[in-house]
Amino acid sequence: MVVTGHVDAGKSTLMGHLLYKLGRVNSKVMHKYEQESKKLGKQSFMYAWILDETGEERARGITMDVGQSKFETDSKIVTLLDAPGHKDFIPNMITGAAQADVALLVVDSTRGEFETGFESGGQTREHALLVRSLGASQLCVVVNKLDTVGWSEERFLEISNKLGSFLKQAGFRERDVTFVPCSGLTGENLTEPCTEPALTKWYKGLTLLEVIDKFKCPERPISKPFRLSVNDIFKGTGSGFCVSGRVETGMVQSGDKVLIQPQNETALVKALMIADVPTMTAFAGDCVTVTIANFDQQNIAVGYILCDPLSPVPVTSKFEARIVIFNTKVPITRGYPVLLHLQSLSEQAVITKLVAQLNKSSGEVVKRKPKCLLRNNNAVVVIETSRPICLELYRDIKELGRFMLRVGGVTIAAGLVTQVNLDSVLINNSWYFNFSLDCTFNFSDSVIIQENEWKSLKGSGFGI
Ligand SMILES: Nc1nc2c(ncn2[C@@H]2O[C@H](COP(=O)(O)OP(=O)(O)OP(=O)(O)O)[C@@H](O)[C@H]2O)c(=O)[nH]1
Repeated sequence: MVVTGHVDAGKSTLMGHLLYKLGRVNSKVMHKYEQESKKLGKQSFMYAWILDETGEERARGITMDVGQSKFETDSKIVTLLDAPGHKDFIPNMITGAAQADVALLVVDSTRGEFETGFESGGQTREHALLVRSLGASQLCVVVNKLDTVGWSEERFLEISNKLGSFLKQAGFRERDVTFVPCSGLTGENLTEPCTEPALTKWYKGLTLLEVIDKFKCPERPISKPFRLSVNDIFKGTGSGFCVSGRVETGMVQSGDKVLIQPQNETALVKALMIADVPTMTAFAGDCVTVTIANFDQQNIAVGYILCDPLSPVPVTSKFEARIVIFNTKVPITRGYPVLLHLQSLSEQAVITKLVAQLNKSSGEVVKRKPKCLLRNNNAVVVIETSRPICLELYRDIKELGRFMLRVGGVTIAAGLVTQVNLDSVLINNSWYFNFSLDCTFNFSDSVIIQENEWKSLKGSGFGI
């Protein structure tokens, strides 16, 4: 579960307080945070310190990297990712959100503050769009800091209505969105039913913990081929080299051989850890640290994919996609440069072809080869990246088939990969080509592909 929202919406305080109430922080540590934050004149941040662990985060009073923690509800073990709200740290927020199944969107109900976050370039909209585009379909909106408006029902409804219609447009189904009134600071309605008379007067609904408990667990694509997107790489204790990330599909075992794509490098899995506990296997949905060996360390980076060597992830630098444009100041034309985010990868890319504009609801083609695309348009486009990247058709593996396009720090569109074999693509150890022939050959003919030529002439022709 990722916790998102505009800067200072109270995300860290809310989750820190929830963890404290659930007994995940012992009272000695809490007392220490209280004393130390008081000394710095930042006592209001004492709960936030549970998740904001670095000195700089505490001194500045903001989250910079994704804080991670764990807690249990009646029916679930929840891995919590506290994402930064400040717009400078959106790439970190994306890494957090890419790993999440569900999300909390925290909004500050203080008069003027909700409006700043929601309108005029605030991060509330941006975060909701990112979370949805990255795959989380269930959302809990925490209408936070309700203590600052005297627990007003009117304010709660005003915020719920404004956000509700926006979230519908952003692609959330009404039944998958829940609004909960809370105060992270006072702890009202976090884990126990509210006691504040001004709130109990009109609210008899679920606590935040109950809403979290009611989230439906998504189906895990365990039977699909193994894919893990690398979110972090680091030297482990001893001689181990570790990568961490989420198993998107399939499973991995200690002792497995894996392929690092797009570098085509093999490596051996020496050990696996989930939440600091050693394990022999990790399945789709697990956030795991993998110790790998027998490979060239230059061939791994954040954004790469570890996959099953017998069923490798497609690698390409050109693909076709269906995109939804949220907002763009200038019309999108051919040659439009963007930053592509796919899981933890970000890569320079260019929209090289506008194939068709689509009807928003039916998906039918409205116009072929449009000259430009505008805000709210749906379209099919061809995108080329500056280097080869790993991706999948959305219909095969959703997790690696959806992406976002950003320009100048703003998300302008989200997309689904519809075709990858524009020139060639490797799927399940077979190459698929798309090219014209100047000779004929038949099904089941044997052909020889001259590999050297292939490498040097990629995309422009090669010898058969
Ligand atoms: N009155 C009131 N203040 C709150 C509440 N929750 C948080 N605050 C205050 O709001 C400020 C920001 O809180 P944080 O928890 O750091 O906010 P954040 O959303 O995690 O901030 P970033 O991670 O930097 O985006 C602090 O001064 C908190 O004490 C609340 O429920 N009521």
